[in-house]
Amino acid sequence: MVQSEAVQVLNVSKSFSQGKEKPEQVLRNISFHVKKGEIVTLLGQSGCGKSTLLNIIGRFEREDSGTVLFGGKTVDRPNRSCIMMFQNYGLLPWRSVLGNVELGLEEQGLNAKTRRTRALDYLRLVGLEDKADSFPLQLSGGMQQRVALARALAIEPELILMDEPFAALDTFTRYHLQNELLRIQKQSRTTIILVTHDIDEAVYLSDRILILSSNPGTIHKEIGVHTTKPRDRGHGDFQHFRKQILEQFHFNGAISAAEFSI
Ligand SMILES: Nc1ncnc2c1ncn2[C@@H]1O[C@H](COP(=O)(O)OP(=O)(O)OP(=O)(O)O)[C@@H](O)[C@H]1O
Repeated sequence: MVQSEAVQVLNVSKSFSQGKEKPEQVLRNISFHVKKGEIVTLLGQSGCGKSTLLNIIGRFEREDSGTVLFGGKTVDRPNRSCIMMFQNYGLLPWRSVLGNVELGLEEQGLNAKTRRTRALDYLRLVGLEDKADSFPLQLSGGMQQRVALARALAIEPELILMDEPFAALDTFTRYHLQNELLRIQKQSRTTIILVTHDIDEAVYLSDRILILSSNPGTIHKEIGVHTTKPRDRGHGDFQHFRKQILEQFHFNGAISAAEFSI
């Protein structure tokens, strides 16, 4: 049987204890699946457990109960087929742009020429081939994020986990990178799980949106964004999905929509 599920999260629960206090349950019985090539977004209030869930999927954190399957199999440790991208880019300032993109390839046993060619290919894909010899601090925030994206893609992972990757960027750079991401993802068909509190970003990028409730985090609602990409932010369909999400948060009662980037 062909395994079309890239990731299955089955009944995952997680608690944290701080000092002598009673453990606090952060995630309760979270179950969902992500198909190969899908973009699925986790959307929810600050503190509802989105990053914890992403860390569990990336195997940086361990669930208390439940299972995470990749292509139907359990995985114990972080590995190259699943890459995490953070909002602070995680670039090494003392390495050139090319050196940063090559970083993830060094563990793969590729020779220097192959590494360089592949890194340059991915820099070209994100439009930064001409910055190969620059250093991260010589680039704008948007460019640094593109380098981080090139580095993640160069590893050719099956799954990219993105924790608010564009949150630190200004609106126009964010819109530009969202378009870049969609263009590249369409080519590479990489599966993406994205965490954001930006409703607009979620509707623009996602095939499906999972809205998490808080205390403890559970999946409150799944919304399939059934419109073609690229999407028009001014179109009625886009507004329809935005409204649907806002209604979920109002319905949820616990928070005001003003807490979200709308
Ligand atoms: N290692 C840890 N030890 C103790 N508590 C933790 C740990 N990691 C997360 N928490 C707690 O778990 C809860 C969920 O945190 P998490 O960062 O997953 O939420 P989030 O939805 O990603 O929030 P934000 O949107 O603000 O980034 C918070 O109350 C946080 O304090």
